[in-house]
Amino acid sequence: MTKRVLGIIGGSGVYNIDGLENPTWKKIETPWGDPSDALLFGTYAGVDMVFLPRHGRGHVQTPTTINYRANIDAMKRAGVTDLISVSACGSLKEELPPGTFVIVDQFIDRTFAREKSFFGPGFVAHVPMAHPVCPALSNALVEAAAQENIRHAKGGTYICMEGPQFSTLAESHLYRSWNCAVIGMTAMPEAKLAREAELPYALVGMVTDYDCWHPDHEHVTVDAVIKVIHENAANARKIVCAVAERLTGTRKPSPLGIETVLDVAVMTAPEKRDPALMAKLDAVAGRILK
Ligand SMILES: CSC[C@H]1O[C@H](OP(=O)(O)O)[C@H](O)[C@@H]1O
Ligand SMILES: Nc1ncnc2[nH]cnc12
Repeated sequence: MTKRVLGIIGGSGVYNIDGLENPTWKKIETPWGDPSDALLFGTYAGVDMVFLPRHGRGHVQTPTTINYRANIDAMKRAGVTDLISVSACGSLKEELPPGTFVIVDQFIDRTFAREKSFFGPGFVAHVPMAHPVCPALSNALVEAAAQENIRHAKGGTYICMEGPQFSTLAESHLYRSWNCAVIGMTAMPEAKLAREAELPYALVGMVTDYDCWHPDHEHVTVDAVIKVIHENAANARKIVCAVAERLTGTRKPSPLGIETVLDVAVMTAPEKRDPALMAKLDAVAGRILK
């Protein structure tokens, strides 16, 4: 049975995790370039944890320039078995006010300027994304939020825009008409790459604003987002700690078979595979390339 290593990717305002035992920042090299920052290794409640600030400490990378492939590869190389993403997002529904934690279960990807796959010419693979999050990890997040009395919503669609500008009013109304719950700029291609790397993934969106559609609320600004993030920092920390406490004990495989998704995904004939690309896939697809 694999030992659990819980990965956490923190978004805007979440550049560190306090309270880890034996915290150590380590730089990890990947064949895809540099991750956003070094990774923070430590343990909490007996669970091995690895943390990465998505934009880097000091918030250096934009949603577009984040090297999502390097970030996911580095997590995989660090031995992460389960990945939780923490992200600020705007609300597209009246009933999800700022301060709500949304445990997302679907995504719409509207990004267009990012590398979205580890695979390519010489190693073509198609992984299923119908159910993009791990139900077991998402349930752990829901239970953790309930235990900590944090206002939360189970499920909801996250629309990922390219940014870095916020949406126009017409776009915000359009996404509401699509029944999206929250909007952000960073969950994609992160969630897709996690699936390609056979990593169970779940996302908790911290609602910071009502984007720009709400007639009774100011349209979103960075100031407002940062203010709400600071107000919610304690809850973000509580949810991460409570989820780690729920994930002690023997790790069960994801109910969706995410850890073996590449068994039925690869198209390229063995004799046509590109050795250079396969070498780069040593961490992501190492299980099937051995
Ligand atoms: C500072 S608001 C825009 C910023 O926040 C959201 O997500 P994350 O927490 O991952 O940084 C959004 O996607 C933008 O990156
Ligand atoms: N309204 C919004 N749109 C996109 N990303 C966000 N992150 C936080 N609030 C956001």
